[in-house]
Amino acid sequence: MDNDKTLFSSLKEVLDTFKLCLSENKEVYLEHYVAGWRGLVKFLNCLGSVFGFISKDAVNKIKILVTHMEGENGSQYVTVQSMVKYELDNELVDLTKRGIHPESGCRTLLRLHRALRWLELFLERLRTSNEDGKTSVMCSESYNESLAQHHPWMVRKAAGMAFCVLPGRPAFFEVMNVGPPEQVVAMLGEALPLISDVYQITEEFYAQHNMLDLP
Ligand SMILES: CCCCCCCC/C=C\CCCCCCCC(=O)N[C@@H](COP(=O)(O)O)[C@H](O)/C=C/CCCCCCCCCCCCC
Repeated sequence: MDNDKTLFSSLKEVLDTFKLCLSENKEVYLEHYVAGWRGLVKFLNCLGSVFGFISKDAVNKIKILVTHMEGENGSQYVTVQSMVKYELDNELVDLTKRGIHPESGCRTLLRLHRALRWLELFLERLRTSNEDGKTSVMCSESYNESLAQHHPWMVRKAAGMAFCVLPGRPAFFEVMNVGPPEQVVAMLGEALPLISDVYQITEEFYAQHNMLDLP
């Protein structure tokens, strides 16, 4: 990711990546999931250096997943489902407290998965907002309803401060580079059900394996 010098083009292209995430039998492809997050991080970087600590954490997690995907057992890391099965069968996941597998694919993906819920809530608020809507408020409400519940006080505080510098809705839409506001709203309406599907399928799979609280 540090070597990824390609520039952010349009949020539509990024969100379209999530369309490719689901296989016919509703498995979640890691390659496209990771590509979606890469694009989102590029977008985040356009919003200013104040988001650097968030972007850095996301990049680290993407790198961990890519290392697994490109490693000698890469064939086990094609979908979320195959990764979970492989890591559980081979006892490669710390299930109750952090131990010898601090960088398992399962715990790393869980962090991004929780962030995907934040994204879903934020995009829905953005979609239904009016032109005076404050992105900082939408962002922090979505964060409080999702990710914040998993973050310590210091992280919540730093995130809250960063949200304050988010641009207003019109400038935010400009950075998204999708077109006029009606087009942005339509694009969000198309992207949201796909993101929601990816989130729900992952959530149910993690729940079935009692993995929603991995340390
Ligand atoms: C049209 C709207 C498009 C919005 C596009 C948003 C782009 C966002 C891009 C990336 C989001 C970052 C994802 C953050 C992953 C966070 C994972 C996490 O929870 N990490 C914490 C726990 O990790 P471990 O210690 O257990 O390994 C870690 O402590 C986190 C540190 C950084 C703070 C994370 C704050 C997350 C706030 C998410 C909102 C991003 C603000 C975007 C503003 C538009």
